[in-house]
Amino acid sequence: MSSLLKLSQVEAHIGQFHILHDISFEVPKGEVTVLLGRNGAGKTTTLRTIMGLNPVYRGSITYNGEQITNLKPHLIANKGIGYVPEDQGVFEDLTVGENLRVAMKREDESTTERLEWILELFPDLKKFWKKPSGQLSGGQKQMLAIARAYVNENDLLLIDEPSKGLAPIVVEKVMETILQMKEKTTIVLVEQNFMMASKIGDQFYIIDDGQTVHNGLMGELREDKALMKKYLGVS
Ligand SMILES: Nc1ncnc2c1ncn2[C@@H]1O[C@H](COP(=O)(O)OP(=O)(O)OP(=O)(O)O)[C@@H](O)[C@H]1O
Repeated sequence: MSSLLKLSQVEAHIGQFHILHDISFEVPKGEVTVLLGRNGAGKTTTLRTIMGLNPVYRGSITYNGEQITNLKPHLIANKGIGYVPEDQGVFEDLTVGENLRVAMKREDESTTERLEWILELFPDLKKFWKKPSGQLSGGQKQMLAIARAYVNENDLLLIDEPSKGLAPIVVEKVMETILQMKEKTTIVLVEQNFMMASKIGDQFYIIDDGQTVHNGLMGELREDKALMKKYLGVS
């Protein structure tokens, strides 16, 4: 299967700190690639670096075979990459409807179809359409953040820890949604909830201290207790 996204020996700094030392991975089209690793390993920085929110110091990032290294974030987004940040990035003063409208790059038939599809998955967003987003629950905000990225015709979604801070029942809902989105879009998922990661993911990469240190199929990782304990602290 061909790769949609490829990172080769990517290095990045935040201020004076060298955070990413050697990040290399490939994302096959139509699959979910999960980035795993302990707190502070560099997963969020990797996603931000792909989106151009953090400069690449060395190495390269290609998307659909085209160099996107150090392009401006809006140009990267316009190539069809959607980003759901860890802090969700919704505008709290805007209503649910306004948040979705602002996110839309176009208001054409395909966008409307995608909006209807996602509103069926998340009926709460329809119900609270006119409510300021700041008044939504954590789970509803996460759903809004995912809907904002999904509403545009993106070929790739980068989703950062969608289960963070959510009750188990809400995690189930978010997981079901991502499973349905998987039928339509390629996904890179950062996820600390191993149950969720292993249900959704096809392949995984482990990031440790700013380096990709291990990769394989999700099914293999479930069987490898020693690896999980070493890099993820899961036994
Ligand atoms: N603005 C910043 N200034 C300095 N260091 C930072 C900054 N943001 C992140 N870091 C450091 O970069 C490293 C990687 O952080 P990052 O958020 O990418 O890790 P992560 O794997 O996503 O972890 P988590 O699961 O805790 O979010 C950490 O050591 C963190 O302290």
